[in-house]
Amino acid sequence: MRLVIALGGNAMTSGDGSARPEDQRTAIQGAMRSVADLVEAGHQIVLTHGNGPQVGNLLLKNEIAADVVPPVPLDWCVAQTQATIGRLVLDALDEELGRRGHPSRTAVIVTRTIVDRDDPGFLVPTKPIGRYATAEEAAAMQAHGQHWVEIPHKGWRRVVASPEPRRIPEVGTVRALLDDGFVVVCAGGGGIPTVRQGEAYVGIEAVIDKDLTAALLAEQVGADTLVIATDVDAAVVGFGTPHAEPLGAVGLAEIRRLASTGAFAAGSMGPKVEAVTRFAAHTGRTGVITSLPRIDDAVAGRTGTRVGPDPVPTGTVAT
Ligand SMILES: Nc1ncnc2c1ncn2[C@@H]1O[C@H](COP(=O)(O)OP(=O)(O)O)[C@@H](O)[C@H]1O
Ligand SMILES: NC(=O)OP(=O)(O)O
Repeated sequence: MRLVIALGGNAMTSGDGSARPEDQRTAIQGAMRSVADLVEAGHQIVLTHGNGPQVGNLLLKNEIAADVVPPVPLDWCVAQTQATIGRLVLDALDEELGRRGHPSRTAVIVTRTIVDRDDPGFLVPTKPIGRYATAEEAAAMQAHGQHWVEIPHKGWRRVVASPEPRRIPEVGTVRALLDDGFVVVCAGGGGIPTVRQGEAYVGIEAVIDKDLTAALLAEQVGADTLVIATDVDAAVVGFGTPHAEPLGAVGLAEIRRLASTGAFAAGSMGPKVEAVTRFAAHTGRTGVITSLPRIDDAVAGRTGTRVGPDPVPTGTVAT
């Protein structure tokens, strides 16, 4: 099977979102054990990943050091996270496959994502990035013109513009590498936000939602399944309440109905549900939301929230 697997940025850090290098390495090593199982089973794999905590940290460092070294714009920071996270994935997958005596052919590529310059996402910042802060810290930053939102039970987080992903110019390269037997790591952090100006490719300051880019990528590479891997085993109805129910197999009509009731939070589970819904609607195939260590079980249909075209696919449970 051809699989696109999206690894969550928060799930690749620690619970506090601080993105310490050792936490990222450990989380990615854990995820690559599942990915290595899939490689050994003969699947063709495209990996993509989030960068919310990491890109927020880079942006903050740029701002703090602006008087000393020239700051770079946010799209440059996104490009930098593709390299650092891609490198950790490369190391971890090579090591894991090497331990198993399996050849590792992994390619990490820098990719852009084309967006519309007049996307409404530039008007209202919605994409949470960086560390969590207290209400007092957030208020101080808001006074400097930044946008911050409160994430229930976790604290305050900075938000930036997040336009819709429209096209991934490097998708032909991704397909060629896949056909040649490579595991491809691409579209990290949703891709480098880019607009076209005539023949020119021009970076634009934003962070694209990696789940929505993963759906586009999965569609464009002809994936059989889209896997959104995060830090929970499934999307939950009644999340955070005593009546919480993990969702298993669900059809398009039902998932859209649940989404319209606000069951899935904006900026976290909302875009994941939207991504698997788009993939299922556009391709007639299945998208699944699951946790990093359970990716192989989810691909086998044994766990996760599986969204497929109506009628509802059968034979799966959420956890
Ligand atoms: N309805 C829901 N079901 C499950 N998780 C939810 C729901 N609503 C919000 N969440 C939150 O979404 C988080 C996953 O989203 P996010 O942190 O953005 O993931 P990632 O960084 O891994 O892409 C979970 O840790 C959980 O706290
Ligand atoms: N770019 C992006 O969506 O990153 P996260 O998944 O880390 O939020």
